Amino acid sequence: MTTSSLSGSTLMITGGTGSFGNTVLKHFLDSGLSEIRIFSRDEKKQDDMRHLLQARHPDLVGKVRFFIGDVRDPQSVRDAMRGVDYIFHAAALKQVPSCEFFPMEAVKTNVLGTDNVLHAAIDEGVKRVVCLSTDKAAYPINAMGKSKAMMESIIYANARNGAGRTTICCTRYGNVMCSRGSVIPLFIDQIRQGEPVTITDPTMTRFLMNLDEAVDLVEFAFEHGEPGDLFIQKAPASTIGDLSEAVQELFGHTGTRVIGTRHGEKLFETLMTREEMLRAEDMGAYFRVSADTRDLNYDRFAAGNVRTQADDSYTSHNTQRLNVVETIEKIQTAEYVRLALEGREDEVAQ
Ligand SMILES: O=c1ccn([C@@H]2O[C@H](COP(=O)(O)OP(=O)(O)O[C@H]3O[C@H](CO)[C@H](O)[C@H](O)[C@H]3O)[C@@H](O)[C@H]2O)c(=O)[nH]1
Repeated sequence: MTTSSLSGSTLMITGGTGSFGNTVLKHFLDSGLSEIRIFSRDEKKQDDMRHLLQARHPDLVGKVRFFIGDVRDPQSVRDAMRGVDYIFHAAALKQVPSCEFFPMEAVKTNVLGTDNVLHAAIDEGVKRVVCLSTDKAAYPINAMGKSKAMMESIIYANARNGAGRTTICCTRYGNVMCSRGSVIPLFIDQIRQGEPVTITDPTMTRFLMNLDEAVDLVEFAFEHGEPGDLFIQKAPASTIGDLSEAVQELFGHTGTRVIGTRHGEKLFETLMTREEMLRAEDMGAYFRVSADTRDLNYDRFAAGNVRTQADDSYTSHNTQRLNVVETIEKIQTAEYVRLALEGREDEVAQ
């Protein structure tokens, strides 16, 4: 995102107090944006974020405005959106096990909440919206992934409706290392307490990205997105066995304990389906899957495109596989890990 294109504009981040919102702030606080709106439910997290900003950036604190609201509540979304130019829609329920126990909560936030945000964005004349999805939405098997898959359908439908007024596009990414509640901080805590790290399945693989890469992907989508585009970052993966070894190499060896797969977990994740691979454009570090722009009158499209899928999807099993040494390097790109090595992880704004 060029500073000039942002100059004088207002950016709103839904779910803005999370790890993603904090990283966006780091990237854009001293950009040309005139205002950054943090929209979220939890007044305590907003208060913490406000205090941190006051302490670290007293000169820029006036640029950030906080709005309490919930994407489930259309009025609160609309009220916060007046005068907004751009939106990063990050608000979501994203824990696999908890969504499995409370699937309707995932529907309310991820599905209905996204529809509320996009309808309001179109009505309010917001110029661009970039939505955040997850690899778990591709061939979903758990409630979180299914709700995000529905969210993606809602994004594409609204993108069609909003085209010409509001450009709506989507990003999909894999596990963000050290995001709230994720496995690396858990492993570090277990090691600190002298306990073995708990491993679900050592052969399970996950894509690994850091928070800065997640924000870079959203920026790329912001710059290049056409209505209904899906952007995916190419990412390496490691096995959970190698990841646990890498964390122990850095923080100490306390052994491992296999606990078995949790509710709704997959052996590997898919970032791009076979069907999407067929439509994907390779853009270097990213793939773009363009929207299917046909309408429902299929008889008008007699060109006869019968091939529906590529030979394989893009998964955490067939992407670049990191070994233990490479995984050590990769996880040290996460600020949380670097600070934790000095015992200062409490300083990470999460
Ligand atoms: O005690 C544990 C906990 C997890 N894992 C494994 O570690 C990997 C990562 O687990 P996380 O809980 O960090 O991440 P998930 O893949 O379950 O995904 C969850 O955390 C992600 C963090 O990026 C996203 O938020 C995502 O939406 C959310 O469901 C998985 O293979 C999991 O099986 C273990 O081996 N031991």
